[in-house]
Amino acid sequence: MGSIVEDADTDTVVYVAVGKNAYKTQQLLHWTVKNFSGKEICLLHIHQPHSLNSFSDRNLSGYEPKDHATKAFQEHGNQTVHKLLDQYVLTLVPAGVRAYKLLIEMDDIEKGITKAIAQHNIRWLVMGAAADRYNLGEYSKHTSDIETGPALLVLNPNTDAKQFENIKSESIPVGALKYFDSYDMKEIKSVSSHLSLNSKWPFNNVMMDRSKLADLMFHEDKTFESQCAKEIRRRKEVEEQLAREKQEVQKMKNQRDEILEELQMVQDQNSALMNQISESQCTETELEEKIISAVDLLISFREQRDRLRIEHANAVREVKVLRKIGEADTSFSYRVEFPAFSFVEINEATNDFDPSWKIGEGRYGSVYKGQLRNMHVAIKMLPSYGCQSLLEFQHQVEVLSRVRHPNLLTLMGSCAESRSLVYEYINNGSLESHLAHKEKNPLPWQIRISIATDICSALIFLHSSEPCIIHGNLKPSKVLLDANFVAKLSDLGIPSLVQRSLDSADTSTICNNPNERLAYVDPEYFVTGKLTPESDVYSFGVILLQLLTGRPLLGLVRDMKCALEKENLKAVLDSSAGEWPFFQTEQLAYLALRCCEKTWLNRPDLVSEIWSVLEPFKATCIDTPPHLISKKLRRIPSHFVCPIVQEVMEDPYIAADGFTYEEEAIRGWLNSGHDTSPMTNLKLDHTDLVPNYALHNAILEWQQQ
Ligand SMILES: Nc1ncnc2c1ncn2[C@@H]1O[C@H](COP(=O)(O)OP(=O)(O)OP(=O)(O)O)[C@@H](O)[C@H]1O
Repeated sequence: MGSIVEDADTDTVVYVAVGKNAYKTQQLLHWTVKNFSGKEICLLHIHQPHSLNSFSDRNLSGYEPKDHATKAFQEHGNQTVHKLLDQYVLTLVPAGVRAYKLLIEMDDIEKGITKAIAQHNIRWLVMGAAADRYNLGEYSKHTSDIETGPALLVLNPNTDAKQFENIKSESIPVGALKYFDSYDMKEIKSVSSHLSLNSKWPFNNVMMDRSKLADLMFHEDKTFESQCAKEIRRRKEVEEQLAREKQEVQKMKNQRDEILEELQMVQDQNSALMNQISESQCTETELEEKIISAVDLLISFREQRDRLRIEHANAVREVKVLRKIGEADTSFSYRVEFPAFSFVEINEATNDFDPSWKIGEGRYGSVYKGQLRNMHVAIKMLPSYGCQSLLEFQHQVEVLSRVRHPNLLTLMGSCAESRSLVYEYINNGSLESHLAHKEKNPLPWQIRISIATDICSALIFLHSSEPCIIHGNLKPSKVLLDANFVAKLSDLGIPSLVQRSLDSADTSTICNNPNERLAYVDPEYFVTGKLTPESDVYSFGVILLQLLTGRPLLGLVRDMKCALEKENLKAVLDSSAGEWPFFQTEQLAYLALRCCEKTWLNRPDLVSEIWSVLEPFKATCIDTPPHLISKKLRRIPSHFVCPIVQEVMEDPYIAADGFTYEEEAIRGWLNSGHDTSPMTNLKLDHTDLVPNYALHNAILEWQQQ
């Protein structure tokens, strides 16, 4: 509590130490006003803030006050003291005295007074009759016997003696008070009687009876106590309320924590579900891809199956035909079923053997392209000087015409007169021209594998025929490629149509490069003079090496062996074919080397060893996405191609022979007087045509890829 007299002039201020006893205080003030007229009065009160002992003293049911209760109590005490001091100040107003309050908080009253004296430089201090109870240090040395009357402590050693005397003589009733000079602290006069205030004092009429006052004080104490108890009760209630609310808050916090935990769990579950969803989406995509590839595979299997069915049907028919032929007169059947062309027709077809229509020349004659009976044909003119008799020729040709396979060049007819053979025209060059890069685009590895498979398929067919047919002159120039890069072996059986003497004597004269031709010939043939199925395997091995490497024949086998030994196959592979699948290519390279073994016994079997490697290899080529193969080089499924015009069919129709043809082409064939199958040359049961919708749809689908 701060002082309100700090700026006051210490000489004009009289300090009056007041307690809580109103009665005593009134007496003291009354005295002071009377004896210090004209001076200002400062009410000094030492407030004991920690007098909580009074609580326990008052026996408040063992209540242990808490901090806030203590504070409240102190606050209340402070307010009460201020109120009391204010009342004291008010009692001085009628007397026209200017009064102040000085409240000092101190547990010890003596120390409080001493502190006030020192801090405020107090010169005049009036204390009650009990002043001597307090040990004011030096100030109280001579006050021990003062019992009843007010005491004036003159504390300033510089107090004017005259002024002091004036006060003493004029204002202070003799015998009522005791004076102290703080300078010499000498007792001036002892107070022997109990203070009885002068009846002339104006305060007398407001003074109460002592007992009344005591009652009043007691009552006030009681009120204070009940207020305290009330306050404590209220506090207790508030605390209980607070505790309840605290519990409620705690409960809500717990609930919130539970909800948060649940939320976390839900979030975890959510993220786990999201993971599951993305995983299942991945799986779904994978499965979709698998389904697509399975469907593709199924389509290719169906295509294969269809092709095989056709082949099977062909084979069955051929067997029947051959049986019939075997039973019937050969010359008769030839005349009936195998087209024979006149020399005039051949002449017309080749535009009088126009040199610009000549497409090649080999040991066994020249080859012209031509247009015969609305068909594109290649006509091979055999050397007349080396040929057999007419009958022999006709018989041989007829036998050859029965040998049909999708990978064998179809013999469409002959002209016995001019000893010429009429073949289907293959418009995409030979394997030789492709490997020599005479064509625009290098063959991709997928096409090369397909070509190898085609050759192998044709050889298996020939070798398994009854009797076994040996090609005997297999080399890249004999492998013709149609528009769909389907390989067709040409020149089957030609040597048998030409005199043997010529065959063995020709090499240096007709062949451009005899060494190259010999590179494909089985080494055992030079020893035994005999061609065997393994001779074809040898030639096939050399072609295989050329397909893999695209290298010249010279040192080909040696280079491949070396590369495989050094595990550096890539160095010899033809990189223009694209990225070869390593494992299968390596397998094939080993196989090719085995085919090229000098001893036929060491060569692999066509079916069990070569086909079993090539066939699955080819399947992977089919799996290769079409967009990875240049459109120009894309393999067209062979059954999409019309056997007559060799183009993808737009309106496929099934004829009585079971084969499907382009409608326009087959109608043209039938309308030009034919009643035989263009494929088998057998007589057709009828000439009705049925649209092949399934194939039509398959072609459309394939074209949209
Ligand atoms: N049906 C055909 N369609 C298109 N071109 C063909 C056909 N038959 C042969 N040829 C072409 O004629 C060329 C000559 O073929 P041919 O079979 O007469 O001789 P070769 O194979 O080059 O050599 P050789 O017969 O002396 O071993 C072939 O390289 C080929 O380009």
